[in-house]
Amino acid sequence: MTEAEQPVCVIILGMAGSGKTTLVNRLTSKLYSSGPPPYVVNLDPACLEVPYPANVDIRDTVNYKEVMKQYGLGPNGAIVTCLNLFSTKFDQLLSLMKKNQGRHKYYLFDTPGQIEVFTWSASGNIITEALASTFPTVVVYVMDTVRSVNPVTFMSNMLYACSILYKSKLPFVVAMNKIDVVDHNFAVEWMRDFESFEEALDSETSYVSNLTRSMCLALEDFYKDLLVAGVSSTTGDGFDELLQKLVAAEKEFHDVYQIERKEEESRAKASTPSMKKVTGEGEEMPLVVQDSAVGREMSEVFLRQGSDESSEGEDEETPVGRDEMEEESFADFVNRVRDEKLEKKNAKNEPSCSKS
Ligand SMILES: Nc1nc2c(ncn2[C@@H]2O[C@H](COP(=O)(O)OP(=O)(O)OP(=O)(O)O)[C@@H](O)[C@H]2O)c(=O)[nH]1
Repeated sequence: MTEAEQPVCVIILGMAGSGKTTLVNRLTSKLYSSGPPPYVVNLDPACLEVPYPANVDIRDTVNYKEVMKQYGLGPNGAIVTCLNLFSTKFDQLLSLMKKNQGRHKYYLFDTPGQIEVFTWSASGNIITEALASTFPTVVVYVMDTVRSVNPVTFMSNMLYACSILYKSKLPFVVAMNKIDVVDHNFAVEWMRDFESFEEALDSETSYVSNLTRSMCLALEDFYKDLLVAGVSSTTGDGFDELLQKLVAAEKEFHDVYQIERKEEESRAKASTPSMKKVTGEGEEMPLVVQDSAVGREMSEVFLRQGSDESSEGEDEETPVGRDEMEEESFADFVNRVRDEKLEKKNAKNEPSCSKS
């Protein structure tokens, strides 16, 4: 299968209420009308209903309410546990996806409302890694444009986006959503032109505004090549541009990220031979869910009775190794960026952050 024929996984992330589900719905209908239909996976176990036709729905595999009851968990703990349980069967979903490739260009993944549940959990990592090591994978970060008109809130959103980029190490598209209410050009301007952002900050005199100013300079590199599209998931405006940005992100995956990931994987394999078991396609993940096919037909709650699946206790052997590995590669990444900055600075013979 050539690069162009390969399907692309799109993981939709964003703060609660930013419009992830509405965006997946709009993107799904757009793709249905313009080419091969997407393969849609709902990874939010707590949502009441999804407006799009989901090919795979986590709610068919794990029953969120039942998980809360059986494990005595609150809402967030239960979402994490549902994802943990689902991730142990993720190899089955990958097999389904492999079987279906050729029929779909995009595999869309709608994620839970509480963003950190996916981005900072072991199962979120396992799912992301499993996808990225099997298919080209990109992240769409949905930003609520209406709630980002305040420069400090905008900066918080961008810092979060940046942290996800570093954590996932995947090509990244920011979908500035709800442009039917507020045009996103102010945000694009803030990213491109530090002075306009400073002007917007002028009305803020707090300590936070000084910090925000410094942060803006620190994010210069992040903004530089960032793929951005303004969209309205309600009206459908901007989705052609979003699709173009997805194509660019896919290209980035092949040209940059895939190569880096392969190098990183081989470095990690060389230094931690025991990790081979979990960095493959997930065949050797511990089984805590009963055997069954993943898909609409799954309607039971698949839990191993009496076992402790709390978010701290799960996957005892694997996350420790993975975390160490991530820390190591993140440290490498930070060192590399710092060295590059130093080199640049020496070359220019001026401070790297000066922009006045
Ligand atoms: N005006 C406007 N409203 C939108 C847009 N996209 C989403 N919304 C509204 O924003 C609210 C949240 O949308 P959802 O799609 O449920 O957001 P979400 O991020 O999936 O929400 P959680 O998963 O619960 O965090 C809903 O009331 C949507 O109707 C948009 O482009 N324009």
